[in-house]
Amino acid sequence: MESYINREKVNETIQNLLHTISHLSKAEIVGYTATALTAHYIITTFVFDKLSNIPGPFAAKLTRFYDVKMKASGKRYVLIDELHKKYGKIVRTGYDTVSIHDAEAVKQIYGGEKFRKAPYYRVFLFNNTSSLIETSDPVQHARYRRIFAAGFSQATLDSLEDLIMVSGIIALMDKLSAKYADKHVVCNIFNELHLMAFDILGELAYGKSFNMIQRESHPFPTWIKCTTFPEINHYPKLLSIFFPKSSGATNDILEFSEKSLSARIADKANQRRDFTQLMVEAMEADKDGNYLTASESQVASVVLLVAGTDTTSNTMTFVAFLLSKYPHAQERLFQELKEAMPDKNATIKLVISIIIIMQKSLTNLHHSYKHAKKEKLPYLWAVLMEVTRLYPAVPGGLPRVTPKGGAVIARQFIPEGTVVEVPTWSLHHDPALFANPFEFKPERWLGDDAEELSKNHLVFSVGPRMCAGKNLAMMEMTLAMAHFYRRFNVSLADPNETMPMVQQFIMKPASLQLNVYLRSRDH
Ligand code: HEM
Repeated sequence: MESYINREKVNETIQNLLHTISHLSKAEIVGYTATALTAHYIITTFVFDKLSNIPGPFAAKLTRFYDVKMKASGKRYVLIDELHKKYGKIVRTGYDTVSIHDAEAVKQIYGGEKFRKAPYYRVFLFNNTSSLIETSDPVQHARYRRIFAAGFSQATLDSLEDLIMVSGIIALMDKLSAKYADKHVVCNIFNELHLMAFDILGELAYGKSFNMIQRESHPFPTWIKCTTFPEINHYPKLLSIFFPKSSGATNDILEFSEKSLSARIADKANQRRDFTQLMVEAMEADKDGNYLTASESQVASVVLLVAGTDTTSNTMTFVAFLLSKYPHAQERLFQELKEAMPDKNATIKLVISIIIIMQKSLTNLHHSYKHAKKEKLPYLWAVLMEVTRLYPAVPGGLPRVTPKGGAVIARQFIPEGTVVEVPTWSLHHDPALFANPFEFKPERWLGDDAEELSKNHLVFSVGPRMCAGKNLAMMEMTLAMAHFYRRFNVSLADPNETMPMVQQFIMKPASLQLNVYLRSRDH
């Protein structure tokens, strides 16, 4: 077959090119290379720019660093909100990223599997192994979700309630009474709630509590902090060469996970249907079933821990802050709790003595979740809804990629491969969706329109990738806050405290503190 390429001509051209380059000085080579790269950059940025019709700051169009800078500020959710106020509903936030402030877009983007999780989620990649929160593959995601479904169901959580109460909530309440209450000693409640959340997730994902409430420390949180090198998390070898400390921490975590799984495998008599048990069963399943590899199980433990600790403990810190700023709301909550839970202390002593002496089920001896839900404690529920609206623990948009062929979102065509997000914080503070959105007003959730309002309450997201731990989070926060406010009056150590926030993926107090005084309730 005749070739259309004249090989001789091509060879001649290459020879000429090499000849020309060999006669250039180093400075000329650098100059020509820079010019070529600049030309390439200008052509791709301005000539083939698929998002040129989307408004936004000029710098965002020019470089990805615009978004990197917003992230580094720790205030991205506020900056994005300001961009929407300036440019409108749809804003370009980076070279290939767009933020869409539109309540209708939520269902379209997050309601199904069409818009997959963006590469950003590699920050959750651990030891190069996928997990429930990280994967963008729907088949893999469905497998993970099936395995853990039982662990997240309300029925399983009900069966684990005594464990959560004893190892977490009661243990913390007792410590707060003994160490801080009525002593005019400052309590950093942010830290105490963090310890409690760790102990609860320790029980569920590692088979036993870390006992951090009592010990006040454990190497685990430090290991987690050491492993945050997101971009190279998926290259374990590079990690071990350039960041040996991080690599060492990863190994410590994996070893810890492995030991906890082995302990449960050996403990055949254990009947608990916690996450550890589900992982052990999935490791024993064959590859056609709902299986997990050993590595997936080890990573799943740490991912559950990371997803379920700071989110809940930070949210409870926000509750403590707002109810101290609004004492009338704290008082109203107390009255509701007093009526529903007349016995303030006896139940706790009973629970503990029963565990020690009889080792039998504790249900109904403490104030059970069955008695603390929305119907029984509507004001507590309204407080939690309002706190999570005002201060959503995950305030930013959750990045997704537009599917093949692009999509029309909020009446705007967005080309395929664009990273889109709906900013949760902005929607939660939109006066068209919530009247006086910056006001803390739990009562808004007690009106007839509460169900309508909750459609735009996105703290746990929506659709197939919504928070798997929502039931657990609500149960833990409801029980903890019910017992906390039944027992203590809480006031800020500094009445002028403003609690500035910082956002990574999760939002937290920038000082890592919320200092309060605790006074025992008389009755
Ligand atoms: C107030 C507490 C919590 C908040 C505000 C929260 C919020 C969220 C949000 C917004 C997502 C969606 C993430 C995304 O699409 O990028 C998510 C996912 C997830 N959360 Fe939570 N979460 C909380 C507590 C928990 C708890 C206690 C657990 C359990 C250990 C948990 C486990 C997960 C998991 C496994 C996912 C991934 C689900 C999937 O992709 O299928 N979360 N959470």
